[in-house]
Amino acid sequence: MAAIRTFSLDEVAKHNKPDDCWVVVDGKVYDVTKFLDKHPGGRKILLKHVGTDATKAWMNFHNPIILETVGRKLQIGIVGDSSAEPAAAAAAPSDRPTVDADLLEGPFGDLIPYTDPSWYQEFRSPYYKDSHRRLRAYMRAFVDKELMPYCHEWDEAKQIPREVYLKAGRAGILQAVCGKLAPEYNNVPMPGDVDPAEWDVFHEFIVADELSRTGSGGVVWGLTGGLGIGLPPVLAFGSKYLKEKVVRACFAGEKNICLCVTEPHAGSDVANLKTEAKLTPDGKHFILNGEKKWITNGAFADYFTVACRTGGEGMGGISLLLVERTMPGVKTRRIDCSGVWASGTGYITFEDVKVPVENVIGQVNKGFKSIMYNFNHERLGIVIQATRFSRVCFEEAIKHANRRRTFGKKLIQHDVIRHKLANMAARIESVHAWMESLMFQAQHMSEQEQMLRLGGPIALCKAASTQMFEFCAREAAQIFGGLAYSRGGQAEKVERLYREVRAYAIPGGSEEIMLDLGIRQSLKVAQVLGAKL
Ligand code: HEM
Repeated sequence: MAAIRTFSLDEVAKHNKPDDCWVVVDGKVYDVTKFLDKHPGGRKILLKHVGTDATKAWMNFHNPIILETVGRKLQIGIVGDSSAEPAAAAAAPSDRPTVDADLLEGPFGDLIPYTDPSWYQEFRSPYYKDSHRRLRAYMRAFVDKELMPYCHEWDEAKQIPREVYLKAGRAGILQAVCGKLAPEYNNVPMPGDVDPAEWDVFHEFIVADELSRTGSGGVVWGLTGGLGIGLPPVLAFGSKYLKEKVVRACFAGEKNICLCVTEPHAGSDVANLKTEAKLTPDGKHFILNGEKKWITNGAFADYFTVACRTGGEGMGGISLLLVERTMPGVKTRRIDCSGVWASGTGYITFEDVKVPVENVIGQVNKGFKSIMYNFNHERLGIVIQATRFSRVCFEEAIKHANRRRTFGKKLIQHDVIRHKLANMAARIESVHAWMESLMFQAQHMSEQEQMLRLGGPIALCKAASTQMFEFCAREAAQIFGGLAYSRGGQAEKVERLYREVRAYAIPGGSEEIMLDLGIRQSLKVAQVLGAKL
């Protein structure tokens, strides 16, 4: 890589004409000569600032991410002493970020209150140790470099480039989102080089939480959505043959898997699903017929973990089959949704698909239990994402409120705006603390105890988190005003998240079902444990 050139502000000042113009933003020098006519804000406003350090004016109109995307192509150097030695060439890029020792101690992040979990700002916490701090720094470096600058582009394109899956695979991230580890199938060390023996619920939390800083459900689900729910049944109940077939390739980002439960006529009512698989007379295949709808990653997945009816009515007649895209009779199409565009939400039809009996995941007619097995993990994942997305709304809004001036003062100086921020922060911190407590329970309870005792509270927490997300997206959009009504630009994340709220409040158990289950299940368990009603 070429050495970075340094220029003094005096040198920059000489480049101030339309046919030769440079500008400084945030210590970097940009040659905007060829960009003048392409500047979305207009040619004249940019010309007024050429030859100067325009950082202050720039901050009023742009989302900082622009410097990473558009700006990267225009940058010619940095501001400094041009008589000094050229700065050293940057090290060769790697998919596995290195973590500096100084990031393992002390505060971490931007230090703006409530924009990160409180342990980032040195609030005491019983949950985190050195390996969590290392992972946090590792994930942040990966997300800031490889994902954050491109979310808008990928969302608009409605897909994430394959190379990004491979990068996430090489960084070890894809093997870290399935609830349980399967180190025998890992291609690379865990992210942050955390020892698999040390890996706990809070490590997985950090991976999901930091990924969610992208403020893009489309990117988070595009990369990990299908994997985090489609692969766990294979890992927990699949034969060695099935695991060998799919796990390594999914961890590497070479292949994608998705979970196919929901149908056009059956969402949360899983026990009544209609897709059916009939055994052939020779007992070697199932013939699969049916339709699945709103399947995350379904539009592009290679493997489909399909819930289907192999027996009688109700939950006792359901099995899970691993279906492959290459099998004749599998068709997918993308569904146009209001949000999570990059995640490939799909409509899938199975027409007389011949599936070998070796592809049954677990036991025939015992599939319902396998589906339920991962529900707590899936719902906690939604809580983690909805909570971080709420923080992103808060973060974007508080930063904007400190920049934008109206009626002669900054937005943050209006108490109506501070009230909005206060209500957002109070909800975020409450749900976050509850979520951490539930994760701690998950860590210390046996699987059986988790199934029994955590189903109710996790369901309630899911509903609380998506209601909070809806509130925060709305309030942040109001603080941004018109900027949150157009796509891209300064309110890019807020506008996108506002459209993604329903993608969190409905799947994985709708808000209504969660609230009902939260009380019913907790009461049932409490009665068994001796509650005096
Ligand atoms: C490296 C130099 C610059 C680059 C790469 C750049 C890039 C951009 C981009 C990509 C947008 C569209 C953002 C959006 O969709 O909201 C934009 C808008 C704009 N830019 Fe720049 N810009 C630069 C310098 C400047 C400077 C020095 C000014 C002077 C104040 C300026 C003023 C504006 C304005 C007023 C808008 C319209 C904002 C809006 O739609 O609300 N830009 N710029």
